[in-house]
Amino acid sequence: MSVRPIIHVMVGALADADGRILVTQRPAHVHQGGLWEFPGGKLEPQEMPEQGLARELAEELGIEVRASRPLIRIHHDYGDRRVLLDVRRVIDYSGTAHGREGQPLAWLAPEEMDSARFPAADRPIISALRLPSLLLITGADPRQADDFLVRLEQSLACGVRLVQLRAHELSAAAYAQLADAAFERCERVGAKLLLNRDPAEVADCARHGLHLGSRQLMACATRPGCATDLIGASCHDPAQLAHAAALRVDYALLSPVKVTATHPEASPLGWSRFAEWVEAAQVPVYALGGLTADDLPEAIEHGAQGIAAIQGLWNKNNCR
Ligand SMILES: Nc1nc2c([nH]c(=O)n2[C@H]2C[C@H](O)[C@@H](COP(=O)(O)OP(=O)(O)OP(=O)(O)O)O2)c(=O)[nH]1
Repeated sequence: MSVRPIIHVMVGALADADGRILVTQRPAHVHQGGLWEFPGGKLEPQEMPEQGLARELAEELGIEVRASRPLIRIHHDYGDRRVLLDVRRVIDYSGTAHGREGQPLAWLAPEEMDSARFPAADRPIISALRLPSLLLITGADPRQADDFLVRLEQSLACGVRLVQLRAHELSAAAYAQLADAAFERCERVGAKLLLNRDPAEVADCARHGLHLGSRQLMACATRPGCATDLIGASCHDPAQLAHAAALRVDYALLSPVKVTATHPEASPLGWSRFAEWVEAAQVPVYALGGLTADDLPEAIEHGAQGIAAIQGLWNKNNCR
């Protein structure tokens, strides 16, 4: 059997002032016809990715892209063809986007996007658009609840909008109590709280989702939690990343990228192995391990959704 070539497709995520993203409808007669998609098209031979994106968006939307940055790259096999969707966030452009090929356009908040109305390969793109670039994992000391909640409020004031409540040292009852208080702090500013605990123990806790440890992840045969839960999982190798994607979790953490104070014995991946594993993953991946918000540009260049950190984000001195 001949190996089908991978079709490299450049895809643009273009936001309006309210953060809504431009989507267009594919003509009925083409591959994945009738579905909604993010604008873009095939990279031409000899073309650089950013150049290809700019050409496609000029042809389809009549805009001039001035700057973009990587969002996510998705390899997908449709059976009849293999594609690489190379998705970039457009960060600067001129002109007014309009359907130059007569295609219907709509601006949708990422939360409004129904993945069933997009090609199958687009599901992780929608997840990536819904997620921020910083993920805080809470640090010490959850046994001192008042100080802990002040720390949390400081991190939220610094702009953190996704929080994983990690407090393995607490009893189930103390964890539930802290989770309720943390949820209330997060709700106030529109941040999301994920509970890192056995799902059965936190069934009655208010939350926006769950975070699974790598062992919990590998023990799951289906996506846990309820339909509205945002689900994330800790991963340390390609097999775990593949399982996370198969369960259709919303994000994965991949660690340790660098040496960390919390896991000094673990050998770090470094950015090039991180990038190689992320390239094969069909899920947004946060880089974790010895990182701070200053590492964000490097993480994004290596394919990350963003960075996750305890020390790097759990300290008001790191506010920027
Ligand atoms: N632009 C775009 N293509 C997508 C998305 N999701 C997805 O699976 N694809 C697939 C569908 C197609 O197989 C391929 C894009 O090819 P295309 O035919 O639209 O490319 P093109 O604009 O260069 O068109 P043409 O040269 O074939 O006329 O990528 C998406 O969100 N946006």
